[in-house]
Amino acid sequence: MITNMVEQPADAETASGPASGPRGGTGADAQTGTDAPEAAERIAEIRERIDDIDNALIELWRERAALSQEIGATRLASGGTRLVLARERKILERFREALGADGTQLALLLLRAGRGPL
Ligand SMILES: O=C(O)C(=O)C[C@]1(C(=O)O)C=C[C@@H](O)C=C1
Repeated sequence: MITNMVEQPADAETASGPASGPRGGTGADAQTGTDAPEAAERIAEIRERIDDIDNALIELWRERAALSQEIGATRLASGGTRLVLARERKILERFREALGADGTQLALLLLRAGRGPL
């Protein structure tokens, strides 16, 4: 797990110099990463939208997984297969076309959340 996501500015103190505060003496706020009030305000504003997007993604992720599980249960109960690889290939291709290599990784995680690991 990543426990320290705070990056230091380019001119941050290094191990060779003394650190005068918790951020190595840069003065940058630990939450926003800047000590400039206008920048901090804009960052807080953008973060509100990011939090909305993240919450929507979490909701959609859960909904997709539930729908995928329902399809799987319906198919198995009817004597069908657990997986339909042709469908998975189409989904992987759609994500790859839209988002590149990261899209493929994302689609693999989405598929696993629904049907479980291969
Ligand atoms: O579309 C289906 O047939 C599903 O079972 C859903 C889903 C998916 O999560 O998108 C899951 C497993 C299948 O192998 C293909 C796709």
